[in-house]
Amino acid sequence: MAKQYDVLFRLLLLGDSGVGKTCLLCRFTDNEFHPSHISTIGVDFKMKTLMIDGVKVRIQIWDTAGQERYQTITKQYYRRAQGIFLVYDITSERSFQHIMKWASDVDEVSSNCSFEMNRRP
Ligand SMILES: Nc1nc2c(ncn2[C@@H]2O[C@H](COP(=O)(O)OP(=O)(O)OP(=O)(O)O)[C@@H](O)[C@H]2O)c(=O)[nH]1
Repeated sequence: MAKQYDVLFRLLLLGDSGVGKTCLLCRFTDNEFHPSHISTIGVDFKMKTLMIDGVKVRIQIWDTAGQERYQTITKQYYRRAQGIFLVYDITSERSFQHIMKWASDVDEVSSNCSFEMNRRP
């Protein structure tokens, strides 16, 4: 059986409830947009496989609930992620201000990025 992927990346979406995390993910993985807002419960995920420079890259994206009541669950996923997207709604200043809070929550549980030295400008 053909190998399903060469490399796996686990990424995470974080941000206030209703900023569009699930929509962003659906657009990326399935190129779809669903206008209704059905709040994510806990954590959900989707995957996409891309060919990049001849390498089969599987991207697993975890979509977290923005609602405060799920944060005990969602925080357990921060450490396992190799990259985190902090998402805000461009029409909501409040959701933008909260980005600092999301970032400090991530800092609390994560160690330094091991790819720091290899980052491209
Ligand atoms: N106008 C507009 N609306 C959007 C866009 N992206 C998402 N929405 C709307 O924003 C609402 C919330 O989107 P979701 O993707 O469910 O939000 P979420 O961040 O996943 O919310 P939680 O699961 O509660 O954390 C939905 O009603 C979407 O239709 C966008 O780019 N433009």
